[in-house]
Parts: sequence; C-alpha cells; structure tokens
Amino acid sequence: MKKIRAAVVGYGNIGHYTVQALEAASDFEIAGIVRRNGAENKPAELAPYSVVKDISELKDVDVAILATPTRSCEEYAKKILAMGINTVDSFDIHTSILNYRNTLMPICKEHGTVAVIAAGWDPGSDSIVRSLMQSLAPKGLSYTNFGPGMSMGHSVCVRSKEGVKNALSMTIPKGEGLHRRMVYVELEDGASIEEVAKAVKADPYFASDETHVFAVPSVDDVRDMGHGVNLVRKGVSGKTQNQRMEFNMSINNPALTGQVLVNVARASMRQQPACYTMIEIPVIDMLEGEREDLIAHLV
Ligand SMILES: NC(=O)C1=CN([C@@H]2O[C@H](COP(=O)(O)OP(=O)(O)OC[C@H]3O[C@@H](n4cnc5c(N)ncnc54)[C@H](OP(=O)(O)O)[C@@H]3O)[C@@H](O)[C@H]2O)C=CC1
Ligand SMILES: N[C@@H](CCCC(=O)C(=O)O)C(=O)O
Repeated sequence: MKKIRAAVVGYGNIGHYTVQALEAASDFEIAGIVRRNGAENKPAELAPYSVVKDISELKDVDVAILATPTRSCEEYAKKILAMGINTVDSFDIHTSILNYRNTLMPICKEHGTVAVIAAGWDPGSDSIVRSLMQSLAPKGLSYTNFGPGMSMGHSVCVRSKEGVKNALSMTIPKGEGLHRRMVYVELEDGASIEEVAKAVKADPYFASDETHVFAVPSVDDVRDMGHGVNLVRKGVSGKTQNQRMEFNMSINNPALTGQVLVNVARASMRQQPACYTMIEIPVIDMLEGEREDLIAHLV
C-alpha cells in the first residue's frame, strides 16, 4: 500500500519526537524536515532525510506536521494548505481555537485540503476524553488537573520574551482545574528578572493563573519533560446522580504530542476538505491498520 509522505516543519522538542513516531509507523514515510536554517548543523539522526528551508523543496508531500511554536502555526498552515498539502498542528491557546478554525476553514475548502488543529494531548486527546465523559453524564462538572510537569507551550512562550535565553514552565495542580505556574528562566547577560516576570505575567498564557518567575543559572540542569493529567467528571446520566469517572496519564510530554500528531496526520488523509479539531474526527481514522480488523479487536 502507498505510504503517506509526511514533512515535519520545525525540529525542536515536538519535531524530534514526531520524527521518531513517524519512523515507528509502517504506513508513513518521511518526505523531509523543514527548518529555518535548512541543513545547517544537521543533527546526526536526520542524516537519512532531506532537511530544507522551504517545504516547496520537498517532493510529493501529503501532509505537513507543524511542530513550530503555537504562535507560528497559523502562518505556516495558511501557506502550506494553499499549496495543496494537508497540515496538522498542536496549537494550544484554548481560547483562540475557534477563531483559528474559522480562519483556516475557507482556505481548506478553496484548495481541497484538510487541516487538523489543536491536536496534541491538551488540547487534543484530552478533548476527546472530556467529550466522552460529558456524553456519559451530560449534566455535571468536569475538572482537568495537569501535572506537576513541564508545559511545552508555556515554556515556548517564556523563551520568546526579551532577555530570556532558556526557560522551563512547570504546571502545578491546585485542585478543581486550577494551576500554579512555576517558571525558571536563564537570563541573557544584562537582562532583569523583574522585567521578564512582568512580561510573562501579562501574557495570555499566564494572565489568569498564579505565576512565580525565578532566575536559574542553567535551565538544562532543572528540566524534566515529564507531565500528566487527571481528568475527572461527576454528574448525572439520565436522571441518575453521582456518576463518577476519571482518566489519568503520566507521560513524556513531547513523545505523546509527537505520537498524536502522527495519528491525526493519518486521519487527515481520510477526511473531506475542511479544518477539524480532534473531537470532530472518528477515532478509528487515527489508528494504523485495516478498518475491519480494528473493529474486530477494539469494539
Ligand atoms: N496541544 C498539546 O497538547 C501540546 C502542544 N504543544 C505545542 O507545541 C509547540 C512546540 O513546542 P516545542 O517543540 O517544545 O518547541 P521548540 O521551541 O522546542 O521547537 C519549535 C521549533 O519550531 C521552529 N520554529 C519555527 N518558527 C519559529 C519561531 N518563530 N520561533 C522559534 N522556533 C520556530 C524551530 O525549529 P527549527 O530551528 O528547526 O526551524 C523550533 O525549534 C508549543 O508552542 C506548544 O504550544 C506542545 C505540547 C503539547
Ligand atoms: N499544551 C500543553 C499540554 C497540556 C498541559 C498544559 O496545558 C499545562 O501544563 O498547562 C503543553 O504545551 O505542554
């Protein structure tokens, strides 16, 4: 069977683990990696692949996996969708997802392409679990409790601030879906921790949470990419109260995100042209294998 040709755009944490997930998936082949500096300083593990500055330098790409900062996803997606190539990303600013979907929808329809947005684990696979739980107990309350663990999105956000050389943002659960942010920053020479803290606390990624910012000599010395989630719902099925359900996972954050991106890249090949979030796509379309075998084993 013809393999799906995927390009990975951006080779940071998520890009690195996405390449590994593609290598482990027998229905994919890697068309190449797109990096801002192209093949300059090509890492040893990318030796078998073309590393280019622009996706137009790669041949026959079916789907581009955008492993760029969330705030760069839209620019890449617009350009690549218009080239007739599907895109998937893990855009994670929850309050902007609907606007982002509305922006990409007409581009997908015009160019006959599929975009899957907000597809990591949160937003992403957790969104599917939240939807499933809500269907099982339509009335009630759900809480998403993260961590403790490293949020890639919040760390990327802090790294983009002036005066920051490197950063780690840890998410600490306070209970009932509330979180404290503990941010560890390696400063550029001459930068002030007070100014950085001000910029971080004003950013929408942090503005509604309790946030503490600390200067450290080395982020590499304190970083651990483990994370996790505890999703709980207590509610009412029909007219029956006190239905309780829970989902837990403890993960390597970029490895799980890379795996989900590969799953939705596969699913993108099975949808009609449009822009989708994960809850709009049949779960079976994300799995490798024959449909009937999957039904026989999983249902
Ligand atoms: N939905 C979810 O569950 C999750 C979502 N995420 C999202 O994934 C995003 C990426 O995380 P992570 O891989 O840790 O980030 P990194 O900073 O490690 O990697 C991003 C890469 O994108 C490329 N890039 C392209 N444009 C830019 C730019 N303007 N500035 C900086 N880099 C750029 C760079 O690669 P190169 O140098 O090769 O061009 C860079 O290394 C996060 O912003 C986060 O929102 C992460 C985890 C879970
Ligand atoms: N989008 C997150 C994954 C979910 C965890 C989270 O949102 C958090 O720690 O705040 C990330 O970028 O790591």
